[in-house]
Amino acid sequence: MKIVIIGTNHAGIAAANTLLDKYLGHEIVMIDRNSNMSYLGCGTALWVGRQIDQPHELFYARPDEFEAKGATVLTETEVSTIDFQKKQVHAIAKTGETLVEDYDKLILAMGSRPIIPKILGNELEGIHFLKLFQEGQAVDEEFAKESVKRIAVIGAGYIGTEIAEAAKRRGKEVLLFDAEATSLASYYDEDFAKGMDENLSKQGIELHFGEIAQEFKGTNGRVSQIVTNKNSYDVDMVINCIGFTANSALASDQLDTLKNGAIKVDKHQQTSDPDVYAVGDVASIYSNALQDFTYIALASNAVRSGIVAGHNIGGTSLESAGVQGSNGISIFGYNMTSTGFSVKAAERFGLDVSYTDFEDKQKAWFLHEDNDTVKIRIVYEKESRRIVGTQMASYSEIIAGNINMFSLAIQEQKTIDELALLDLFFLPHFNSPYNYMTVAALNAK
Ligand SMILES: Cc1cc2nc3c(=O)[nH]c(=O)nc-3n(C[C@H](O)[C@H](O)[C@H](O)COP(=O)(O)OP(=O)(O)OC[C@H]3O[C@@H](n4cnc5c(N)ncnc54)[C@H](O)[C@@H]3O)c2cc1C
Ligand SMILES: NC(=O)C1=CN([C@@H]2O[C@H](COP(=O)(O)OP(=O)(O)OC[C@H]3O[C@@H](n4cnc5c(N)ncnc54)[C@H](O)[C@@H]3O)[C@@H](O)[C@H]2O)C=CC1
Repeated sequence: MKIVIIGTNHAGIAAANTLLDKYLGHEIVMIDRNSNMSYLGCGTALWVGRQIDQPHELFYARPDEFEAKGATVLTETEVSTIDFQKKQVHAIAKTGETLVEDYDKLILAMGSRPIIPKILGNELEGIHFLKLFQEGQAVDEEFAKESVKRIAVIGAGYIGTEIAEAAKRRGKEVLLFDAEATSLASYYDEDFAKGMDENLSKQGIELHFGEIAQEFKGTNGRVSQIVTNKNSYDVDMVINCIGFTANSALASDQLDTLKNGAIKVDKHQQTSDPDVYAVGDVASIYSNALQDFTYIALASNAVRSGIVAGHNIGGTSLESAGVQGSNGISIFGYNMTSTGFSVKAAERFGLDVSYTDFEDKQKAWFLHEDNDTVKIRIVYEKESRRIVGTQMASYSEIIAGNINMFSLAIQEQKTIDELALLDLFFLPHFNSPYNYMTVAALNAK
C-alpha cells in the first residue's frame, strides 16, 4: 500500500516509525512544510531561560533516518489541498513546484496552531507566538537585547507560565496576563492554582489575572504598550500563549469534526473516511475521565495516537486505551501534576462529583531534611465513586511519579474506595505508612 503522512512532527513520526519498523513493504511518503522535525516545544522555555545552554538536543529525529528506512520525506513542502474522492494530496514545494501524491491510506498529522488574539496592533513588530523552533529562536534573540526590558506574556497556561519563568531567569521584568482568575485555570482548581500564583509572585513576576488585552500600541512600528480591560502598560515585547486549536482546515469540510474543528476519530484513529486516519493535536481523543471523545493537545497523546494509527493501517487491529490528559509543570522548582478532571472541569462537562483533599509531608514525619509538603485532591463521581481526576502540588519531585498511578486508576475506572486500601509501599525515605494518597482516599465521604 501507499501511505501518505501529512505532518512529520511527534504524531506523524510515531505513525511513520511504527509502519516502517513493523510493517515492511509499504510505500511511505512523509510531507511537512517545516524545515525541521521532532522539535520538543517543551524545551523552548528551558533553552530560552538558559536552564539548558542550547537547543540542538531538543530534536530526536531527522529526515535521513526515515529515508534510510525506505520512506520518501518531503520537507519544506506545504500540502495545499486533499482530494478525498480521488485519494490525492496536492502540495507545493519550497521551489514552487507543485506535486500530487496518490494514496491508499492517508494519515493527517497536521497538529495545532496557536490561537491569535483578534485585537488592534497585532501586526506590530515585537509580538511573538511560541510553537516552532524558529519562534523560540526569535524570542531568544529578543531576550538578548538590552533594550527589551519589559515582557508581556498573554496567557498563563502551560506555555505562558513556562516562558514567563524563562524571561525572569534572563533578567527581564515580566507581566503575566490571563483572562481567568488564576494561572493554569484549565488544569487546576483555584485553591491549587493559587499555589502557583504565589510562587510566580515570589519570583517577581507581575500577575494580571482577570485581565484581557484589548489593543497593542506601537512606536515606530514596534509594540510599546498593551491596553487591557483594566489598564495600560508600557512593554518592549509581547508573547502570545492563549492556547492552540486543531490545524484541520485541509480536511474539516470533508470529515466529521468536533465543534472546535478537531477531526473526529474512533479508537483506531480512523476518521469518517475509512481510508483516512488522524493523529495528534489535529484529532479528537477518547477521554477516560469524560468517557467520550474530546480535545487534549499534548505530545504524550500525539505519540500514542500515532503508534495506534500505524498498527491499524499496518494490519493489526489495535484500540487506543484512551487518555486522561495527564500533565505536569515545574516553575522555579514548584511542581504541579494533574490527570483527568479538576472539580471545575468535571462540573463544566456535567459530571456530578465530590472530592477529597489532604496535605502532608512527602516523606516520614521524622525526616526533617528535604521533606516537602504535598497537597493532593482526588475527584470522584458521587454515584459510581470512580476516580475522574487528581491534582497534586509540591516542591517534591516524587509527585511526578505518583500522578501516573491515578492516570491508570481513571483508565481502569477504579473507585476511591478501591484506592483507599491499595498496596502502596512504605519506606521513610519516600513516604509515610499512612501516605497522603491513602489518607485522602480513606477520608472520602
Ligand atoms: C512551547 C510548547 C511547550 C510544550 N510542552 C509540552 C509538554 O511539556 N508536554 C506535552 O505533552 N506537550 C507539550 N506541548 C504540546 C506538544 O508540543 C503538542 O501536543 C505536539 O507538538 C503535538 O504533536 P503533533 O505532531 O500532533 O502536531 P504538531 O507538533 O503541531 O506538528 C504538526 C506538523 O504538521 C505540519 N503541517 C501542518 N500543516 C501542514 C501542511 N498544510 N502541509 C505540510 N505540513 C503541515 C507542521 O509543520 C508540523 O510539523 C508543548 C507545546 C508547545 C508549543
Ligand atoms: N507541561 C505541559 O504538559 C505542557 C503542555 N502544553 C500544551 O500545549 C498546548 C498549548 O499550551 P498553552 O498555549 O499554554 O494553552 P493553555 O490552554 O494551557 O493556556 C492558555 C491560557 O490562555 C488563557 N487565555 C485564553 N484567551 C485569553 C485572552 N484573550 N487573554 C488572556 N488570557 C487568555 C486561558 O485562560 C489559558 O490559561 C496546551 O494543550 C498545553 O497542554 C504546553 C506547554 C507545556
